[in-house]
Amino acid sequence: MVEHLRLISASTVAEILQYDDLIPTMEKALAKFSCRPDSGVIQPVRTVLRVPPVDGFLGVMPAYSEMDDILSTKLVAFFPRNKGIPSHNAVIMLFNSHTGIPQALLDGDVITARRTAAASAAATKHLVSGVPQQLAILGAGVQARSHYYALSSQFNFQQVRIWNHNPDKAKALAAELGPEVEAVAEASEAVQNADLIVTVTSSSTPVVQADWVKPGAHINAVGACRPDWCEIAPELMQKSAVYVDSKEAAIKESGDIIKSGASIAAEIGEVIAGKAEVRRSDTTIFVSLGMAIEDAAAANLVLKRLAERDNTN
Ligand SMILES: NC(=O)C1=CN([C@@H]2O[C@H](COP(=O)(O)OP(=O)(O)OC[C@H]3O[C@@H](n4cnc5c(N)ncnc54)[C@H](O)[C@@H]3O)[C@@H](O)[C@H]2O)C=CC1
Ligand SMILES: O=C(O)C1=NCCCC1
Repeated sequence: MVEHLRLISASTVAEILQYDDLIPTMEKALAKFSCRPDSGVIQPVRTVLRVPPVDGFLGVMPAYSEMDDILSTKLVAFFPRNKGIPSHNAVIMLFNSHTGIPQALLDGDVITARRTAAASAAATKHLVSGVPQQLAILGAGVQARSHYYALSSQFNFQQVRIWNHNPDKAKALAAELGPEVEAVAEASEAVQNADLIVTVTSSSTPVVQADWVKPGAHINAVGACRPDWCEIAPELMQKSAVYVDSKEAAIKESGDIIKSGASIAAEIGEVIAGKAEVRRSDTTIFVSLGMAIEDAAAANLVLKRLAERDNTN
């Protein structure tokens, strides 16, 4: 039954969803996910349907949070070969969790971009050693941009270096961002001396080699979400302290973990909830695959902030 389905556009989501609000929301969502079943969160590993003619995928990502009264599903199409249009296109449906009646259909592109970057920012807060001053971003797409803004909302970087396999895209993104941002020609140049590294490519071969990384740096490895994709050299995975969003998903979907056979120290939600220690002496890696509960919490935050705005007008 659809009687009052609210449609929420990308521009409304972009206006409402701010990192200072979203990052703590992601911290709570990640912690609750890792405290299941007591936290009342139910979230299976997503179903991913292959679309072979275009090397594309359709992901179906449902989540339920009993404590927060949120029932949602995201549908995300990721077509890495798209040119001139976004490679990721998504919608998120929120249902009334007591009746099952659809409540709102939200644009999922902005939520996917921002909640992923906010989850990385939350992970960085908990895993990074000291105050990061140099940021390296490998990749120059949607996630590269959102990670720059999310991380810059938490840390004051002196230098940001962007590398992309297509150098023109790195140059264009660097020109669009702040004065501290430069595009560099080699991935090694971006990574060397960086305190914080973000990988947001669609690569199926490593873009970060072990001997480039400053000991004790923190890496958010975000791009390798398929078992045959890969961004981090296996040797680096093996010698680092590896944290994930979901252990269950990581052993099924993460090319970086599957190809390297690296062991998982903990879920980031366990760290946030105080149930797991951080091995700070090592290089730390947060392997992000993206979770439905992040979309659910972000979409719910949009509705909550919109309701507050409606009430004050
Ligand atoms: N962990 C998570 O929650 C999420 C992960 N992702 C993944 O993050 C990655 C980036 O996503 P978006 O920025 O939205 O995509 P995008 O299509 O906007 O950007 C992809 C970037 O990777 C580069 N690239 C493409 N093929 C490459 C290759 N073979 N080697 C090196 N670089 C290559 C492109 O030039 C571009 O800079 C994708 O793999 C995507 O599936 C996306 C959404 C959420
Ligand atoms: O969590 C998501 O949303 C995605 N993760 C991996 C790639 C597609 C979108």
